[in-house]
Amino acid sequence: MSPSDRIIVPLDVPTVEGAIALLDKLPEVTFWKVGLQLFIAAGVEILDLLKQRQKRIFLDLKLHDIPNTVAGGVASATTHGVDLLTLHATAGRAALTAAAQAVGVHPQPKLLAITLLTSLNARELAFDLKIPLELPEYVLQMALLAKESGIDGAVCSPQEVAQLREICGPDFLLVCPGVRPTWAEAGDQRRVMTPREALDAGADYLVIGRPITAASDPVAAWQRLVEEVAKG
Ligand SMILES: O=c1ccn([C@@H]2O[C@H](COP(=O)(O)O)[C@@H](O)[C@H]2O)c(=O)[nH]1
Repeated sequence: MSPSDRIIVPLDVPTVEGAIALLDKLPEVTFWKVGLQLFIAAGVEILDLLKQRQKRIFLDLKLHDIPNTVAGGVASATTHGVDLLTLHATAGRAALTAAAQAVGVHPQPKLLAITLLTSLNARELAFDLKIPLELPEYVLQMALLAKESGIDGAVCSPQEVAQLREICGPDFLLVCPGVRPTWAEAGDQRRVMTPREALDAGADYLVIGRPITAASDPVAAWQRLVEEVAKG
């Protein structure tokens, strides 16, 4: 896999037309993420469009519901060519297990558990969410719960990826948002590292959105990122 294939770009836009404009502008991007904004607006039409263009699809719906409902959502995703699909680890062991069983014999999607959103920091974990664990330990426990339940990997910040790689092993997929080159704003991301640092720590894929899509020149931003990750 070339370094650029490890970068997943979110289609965080409100319309199919906006998504097509980004796809046309960045033809070298092979892996795109569809999140709540675009999926609620466009539905499976956007998945079909990405498949027609032979793109890989990360469907980031962050399922969080009772086991039967989560399993139904996963089963639907198996019929739409989705490569990666997210659900929250905090849905619990029964929901995670039901999700893994719903994929069944299908080769895809690979399931990723959200451990702790990259927009949250240690203070919010302790004081707002009332979680009495240190942040790295909480993320690790969520990843282990997912792994024990048959989930393929986790979404974590680059700051936790080295520990998760060491403890969860080489085959557990680790996908990192919260990635910021030195020349981009962090925005609402709280636990960030640079693309090169995230890959060196053991991430399989990086999700990088606004540093590219909100740049004044998205093509130049993409090329600069690819050069940076290729330097490792
Ligand atoms: O913990 C998480 C889980 C998902 N995301 C998603 O990743 C992208 C990040 O976009 P940027 O513009 O690079 O911040 C976005 O679609 C989030 O919904 C995340 O950031 N953190």
